[in-house]
Amino acid sequence: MTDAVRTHALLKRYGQQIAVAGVNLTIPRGSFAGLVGPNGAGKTTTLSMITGLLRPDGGVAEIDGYSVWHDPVAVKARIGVLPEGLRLFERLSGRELLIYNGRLRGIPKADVEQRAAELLDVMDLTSSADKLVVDYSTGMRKKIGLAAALLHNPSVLFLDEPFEGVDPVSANTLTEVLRRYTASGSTVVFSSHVMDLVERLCDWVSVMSAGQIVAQGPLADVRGGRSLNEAFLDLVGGAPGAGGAKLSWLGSRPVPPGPPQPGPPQPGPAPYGPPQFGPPPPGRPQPGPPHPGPPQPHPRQQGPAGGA
Ligand SMILES: Nc1ncnc2c1ncn2[C@@H]1O[C@H](COP(=O)(O)OP(=O)(O)OP(=O)(O)O)[C@@H](O)[C@H]1O
Repeated sequence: MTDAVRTHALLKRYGQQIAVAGVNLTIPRGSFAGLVGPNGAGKTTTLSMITGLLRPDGGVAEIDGYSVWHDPVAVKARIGVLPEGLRLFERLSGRELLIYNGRLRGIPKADVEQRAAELLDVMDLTSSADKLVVDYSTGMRKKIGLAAALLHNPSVLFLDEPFEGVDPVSANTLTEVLRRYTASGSTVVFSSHVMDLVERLCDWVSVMSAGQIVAQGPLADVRGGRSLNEAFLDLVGGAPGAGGAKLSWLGSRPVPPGPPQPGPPQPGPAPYGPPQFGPPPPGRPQPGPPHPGPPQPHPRQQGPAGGA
């Protein structure tokens, strides 16, 4: 059976920098696949090339056996995409957005309306269906974006950081929708930094580092008896504790001596008082300088206070 996604030697350069350095990605059909990697590993660039949003400098990408760059119409009919930095038609309501997307996909009006209503219901957006998308919260935007990506029932769904900025309740809704989707034989590919989430959801994992795939396969094989987080740190070279080794100054500030203590009041003009213009007129009772009282010990010179 053909894989849902297959790339060979996929390459992307930005000037001198090689962002994606010959990626061979394989994702079997029906997988719930996680694409993980540290910041800047090349995940978004790879997903953008596979979904036809960015032209590769080399290599091939295929969806269900169709070449992304030679057969774009066949590919676009088969994929749904929730990209990073999702841009939506802000001045449409959620319902209008779904109907517009469905009509662009050539789905008959009655079917689109029915699917849109069902998706709004499943995403818990029915009460906001007629609100403008510009007024949606981050989580609502993710949900309407996912609904739009699912509307034409694609066979492969690509999601870039779908759970970012989404509250646990909405994340649970998204998870249920995606599980139902893969249970019917469709494929989800999503990128994430959250290893717990990938471990919980995915049955297939591809690990990217510095523009290359450094491990890929069934979750259990990639984990190799460790947690996915440990496996990830081993694979991408993140030594535990390395992040603090060079920051010896951080948090090591000496205990400040505390605010200066006012000494006994001194006779004479108050330092910030009104300016004094010579002696006051005679005959008027003058307040004497306040009695300084016995000298007070400085708090720090008092007896032991139970600590340094
Ligand atoms: N348009 C661009 N112009 C120049 N460099 C870019 C561009 N897009 C990405 N890059 C570089 O390519 C590399 C890979 O970036 P990419 O966004 O694909 O990584 P990522 O794995 O998705 O990172 P993150 O997890 O932080 O989102 C990075 O070094 C990035 O700076």
